[in-house]
Amino acid sequence: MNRCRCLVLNAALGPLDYRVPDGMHVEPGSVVVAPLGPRQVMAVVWDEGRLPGTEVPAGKLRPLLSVLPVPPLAAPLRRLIEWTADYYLAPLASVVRMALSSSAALQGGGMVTEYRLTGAEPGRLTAQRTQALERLEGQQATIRELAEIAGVSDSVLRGMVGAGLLEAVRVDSDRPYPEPDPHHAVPDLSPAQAEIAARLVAVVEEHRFQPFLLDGVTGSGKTETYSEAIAAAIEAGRQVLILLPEIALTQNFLTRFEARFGCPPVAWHSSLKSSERRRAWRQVAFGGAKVVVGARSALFLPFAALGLIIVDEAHEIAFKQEDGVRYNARDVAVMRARFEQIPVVLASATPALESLQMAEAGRYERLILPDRFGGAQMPDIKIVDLRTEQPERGHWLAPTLVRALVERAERGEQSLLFLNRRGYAPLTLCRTCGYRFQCPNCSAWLVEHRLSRRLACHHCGHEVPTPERCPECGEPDCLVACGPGVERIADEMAEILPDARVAVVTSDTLTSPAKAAEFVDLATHGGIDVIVGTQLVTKGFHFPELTLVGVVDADMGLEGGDLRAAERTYQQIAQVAGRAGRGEKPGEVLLQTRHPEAPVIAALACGDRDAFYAAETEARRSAGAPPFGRWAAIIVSSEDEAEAREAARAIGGTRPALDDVMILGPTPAPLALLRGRYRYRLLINARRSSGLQTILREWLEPLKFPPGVRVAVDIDPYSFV
Ligand SMILES: Nc1ncnc2c1ncn2[C@@H]1O[C@H](COP(=O)(O)OP(=O)(O)OP(=O)(O)O)[C@@H](O)[C@H]1O
Ligand SMILES: [Zn+2]
Repeated sequence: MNRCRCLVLNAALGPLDYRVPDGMHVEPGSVVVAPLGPRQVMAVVWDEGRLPGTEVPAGKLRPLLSVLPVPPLAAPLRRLIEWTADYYLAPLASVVRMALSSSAALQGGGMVTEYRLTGAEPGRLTAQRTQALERLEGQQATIRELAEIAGVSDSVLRGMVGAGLLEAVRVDSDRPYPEPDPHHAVPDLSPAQAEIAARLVAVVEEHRFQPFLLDGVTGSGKTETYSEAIAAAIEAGRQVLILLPEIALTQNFLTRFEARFGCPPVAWHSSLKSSERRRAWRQVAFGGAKVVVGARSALFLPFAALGLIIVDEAHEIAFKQEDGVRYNARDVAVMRARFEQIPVVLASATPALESLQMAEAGRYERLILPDRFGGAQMPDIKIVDLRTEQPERGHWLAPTLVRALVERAERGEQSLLFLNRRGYAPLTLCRTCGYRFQCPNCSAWLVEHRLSRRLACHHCGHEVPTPERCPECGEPDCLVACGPGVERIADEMAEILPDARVAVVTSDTLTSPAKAAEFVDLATHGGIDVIVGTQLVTKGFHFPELTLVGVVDADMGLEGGDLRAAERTYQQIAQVAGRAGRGEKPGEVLLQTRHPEAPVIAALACGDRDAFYAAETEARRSAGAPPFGRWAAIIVSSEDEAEAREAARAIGGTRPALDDVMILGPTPAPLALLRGRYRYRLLINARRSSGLQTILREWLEPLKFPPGVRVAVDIDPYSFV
């Protein structure tokens, strides 16, 4: 090859041709450095004939500068990148960038210098050094990373090196990870588990594409079951990717994995330090990382020999990426498995309707675990009708739920209260003048956080200290909290059971994998009596002493009219209910509701999942909603309201007229202002067969907008705000 076409990592540019200098070896997938004007850019050599471009005469081609010391991106990954860009209407460069997600890794391995505390007796200490000594306990990393962890400057740490408090250690950034041992602690599977495990193992050994829907009730041991397939892949010398929806769940998973396989898997998520990222990326690419557990971005890692993908809690909406390339990791996982010709397992106790439909249509093989492991019974779900039974004034827990909580405390058992709302109260207003605290950047109220004494926007992160006086009328002590958040429920718990140890569990409190591990440890070993949490505590956790789950507001998810509201409410409540009674003692679930007759609440109360899914399927079918029809959203935004409106109108004005496509809008988005940008939306509903992407491309590509306007396309949207 003496010339090649490259994908340059610049979304604004198309593919470019380069000359391959004598003596340089490249092949499709090679990661190279190429000249671009006066600059040097990273690029990936692509397969001939797959990318459009203009033929440049050989004499005019500029030569590539170098090849980076990493294996070329393999063909299945290149096909996945093309598919993702095409399906989600994203620039190829943006998708490639997700695969090349550690710039340090691309520069090669080699020795790096890290630092750690020496344990030497400190002399007189500055406040900053004291802080560093506290926070760096047990840490080893580069100076820059340590500075971030310690919250001090590089120079403070360099001073500490000089004073003998920190020492340098040379480490090989390419050192291999310990290898999981498939025979380390093999569990005795129940007959139902064993049958499914055997089926999965057989397909792993055949090494062919097959999607599975592992549909097992909460506590049925889905993890133990698919772990046999992981063991088989390791034995066959292949790598495994396990996707989890939330970093907070990772720690729990690592511990369980280690118990089964003798060492933890390699973790991949956004809070990795850059040196950890570099090592993980390279080991994945060179085959030294056998099992990777990660968030959705792990899907684009350059595995050397992938043999199996598991998507755990596959129904979770957290698998949908909501900015940049707006992909659904669950669906992309199935495509990766197809290109790699390997099996993929979607595991869930409450599968997405889309997944069930694929099983129905015979595209996915459905494997069912109908019972909990070890004879544990499914919990008893009861309704607390808030129309007939009211909480005390200014309180949120009805007498039945309060009694049940007290009973658990007397028996020394654990309870969980679920409310999907962070902070103390969703709205704060002034009693005197009625002033409401609103975010200056978003159409949203500020949420009071009493633990941190702040009012915060949950959309953009804007925060202000909670004021003493009303900013409008100046009256002191006049602010009232309206409605409950988890912190307020925790306060109510403290009134009911003053001695109980109450833990508030949300993304504000479980801020790191270490904090999550600490929580799991406490909750498992009798250190917490009542957990009050958001959706973060609904899934994955296994606390044997937990026997009561109280859903504070079962109706909350049904407000707002989102097309998946009923399904999501069903999933969330079934999942949180599934935390109860997983050990030897039976579990009870109390749902507080004002709409006991709503189909989803009724289905939950009588445990009739099939009836709920059947009704929901029919509703979707008649609405032409997924999986029977398709949706896409166009979101137009600008910092200038008139500019956003104009752009949306221009898009609306050039809408194609097609029989099988319905286009709604443009209208101001429900979140009309978000992070300082004014937003308009169009919603497209099309038949499955309509070639939606082509329609969108032909519609939008010719349009030109002012530079401040952003037009984002969301294929198969999950969010309608
Ligand atoms: N074959 C087995 N041998 C020993 N313990 C098992 C076995 N199968 C499951 N268990 C245990 O039963 C409990 C429930 O299993 P697990 O957490 O895998 O369920 P799950 O199906 O993933 O549930 P959920 O969907 O609620 O997360 C765990 O403590 C697990 O270790
Ligand atoms: Zn905001």
